[in-house]
Amino acid sequence: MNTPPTSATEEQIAELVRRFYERALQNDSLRPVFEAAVADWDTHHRLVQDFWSRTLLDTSRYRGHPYSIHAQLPLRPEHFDIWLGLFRETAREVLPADAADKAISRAEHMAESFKAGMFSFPRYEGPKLWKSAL
Ligand code: HEM
Repeated sequence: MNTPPTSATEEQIAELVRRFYERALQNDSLRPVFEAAVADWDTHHRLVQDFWSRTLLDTSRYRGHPYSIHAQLPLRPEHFDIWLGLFRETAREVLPADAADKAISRAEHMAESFKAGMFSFPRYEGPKLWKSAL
């Protein structure tokens, strides 16, 4: 009996990205953030595909810094919960089980660190705030 393949293929990763965005753009909380930020969808899909290929297949096409990109978006903590819900669902559908586990735990870990960095402290609003408290 053949054991099922445990690592993802580039085709499966492309499908993961395609289906994930199909869902994300139907979601009323996520859609406006994506629509305001993404001008070129082909480029965006390719970047995200390269990112997951680096995570799952150890390739080196993705060289970006996702935290600094997300820290500049108008996100709230619940965006991450919705994003993760859609991602888990899509990863389980499209990827072999081991690869889905790996992708999901990487996404969960990133969401935790993004949230810790973005929402733990009140936003710094410039010197006016503390000067007025003097
Ligand atoms: C932890 C979960 C997430 C992961 C792993 C992730 C992954 C990524 C990656 C790899 C990129 C490409 C960054 C680059 O240009 O180098 C990206 C961009 C982007 N992500 Fe996320 N993302 C996450 C959560 C979210 C959430 C919750 C939103 C809310 C809608 C979001 C919206 C966006 C947008 C709008 C861009 C494009 C930004 C731009 O090109 O200006 N992401 N994401």
